[in-house]
Amino acid sequence: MSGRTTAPTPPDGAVPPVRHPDAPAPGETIGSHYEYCFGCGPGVPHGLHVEVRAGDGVCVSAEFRVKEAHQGAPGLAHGGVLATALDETLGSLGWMLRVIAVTGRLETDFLLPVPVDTVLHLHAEVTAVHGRKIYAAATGRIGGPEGPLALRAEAVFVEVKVDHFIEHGRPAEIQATLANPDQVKVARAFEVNP
Ligand SMILES: CCCCCCCCCCCCCCCC(=O)SCCNC(=O)CCNC(=O)[C@H](O)C(C)(C)COP(=O)(O)OP(=O)(O)OC[C@H]1O[C@@H](n2cnc3c(N)ncnc32)[C@H](O)[C@@H]1OP(=O)(O)O
Repeated sequence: MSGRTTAPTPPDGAVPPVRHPDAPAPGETIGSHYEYCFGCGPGVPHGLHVEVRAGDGVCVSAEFRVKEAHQGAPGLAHGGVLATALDETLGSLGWMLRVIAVTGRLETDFLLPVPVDTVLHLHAEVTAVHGRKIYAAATGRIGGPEGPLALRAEAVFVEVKVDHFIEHGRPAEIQATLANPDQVKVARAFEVNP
C-alpha cells in the first residue's frame, strides 16, 4: 500500500488557499477557457455555456440554464450534465489561484430533480491546497442563489502545466489552439505564477 488517497478530504498538512493577486476582480466574468469546451465554450451549440464570475475569496459563482438537449428523464436534467456544470464551475477556481488544474476526483450528491429551463445557481470554493492538489467544494441551487440546494459536490483537482494538454490532446485540436494567439495567451497566463 502506498498510503496515497484520492479522497476529497484535505489531508494533514494541507494549507488554506491564497487568492492570487492577479486573480480576476470580484464580480468579473471569467471568459471561456476554450471555444469548444462542452462546459463553457460558445462554439458548442448544445453545450452548457456556463458563465462564471470571480468571487471575493478563493471562490466563484455561475449560472447554467438547463436546455432540452440536457435531458436524462422526460423534462429533467441528466445527472451527468449537472455534474459537468459543477465540474466546469470548480475548474474555473484555477483562475483564482492562477494555476491550471484538472479534475482528479468529483463526488456529487444529487438532492433534487432539476427540470428543463431551470437556472442552476452554482457556487464553488477552494477549501485547501496540498502540494499540487486543490481541494474544493461546490453547490447548485434552484430558484435563486439562496434557493433550495439541488446539488452538492466535493472535488480534488490536480495542478498541471500547459504541456499536459499538448502531450495528451488530439493533434488537430492542439495545433489549431496553438495557432490562436488569444488561446495561447490564456494558457500561458497561468504559467507566470510567482
Ligand atoms: C495548448 C492547450 C492549452 C489549453 C489550455 C486549457 C486551460 C484550462 C483547462 C482547464 C480545463 C478545466 C475543465 C473542467 C475540469 C475537467 O473536466 S478536467 C478533465 C478531466 N480530468 C482529467 O482529464 C484528468 C485525467 N487525469 C490525469 O491526467 C492524471 O491522473 C492527473 C490528475 C494529472 C494526475 O497525474 P500526475 O500528474 O501523474 O499526478 P501524480 O504525480 O500521480 O499525483 C500528484 C498528486 O495528486 C494526487 N492524485 C493523482 N490523481 C488523483 C486523483 N484522481 N484524485 C485525487 N488525487 C489525485 C496524487 O495522490 C498525488 O498526491 P501526493 O502524493 O502529492 O500527495
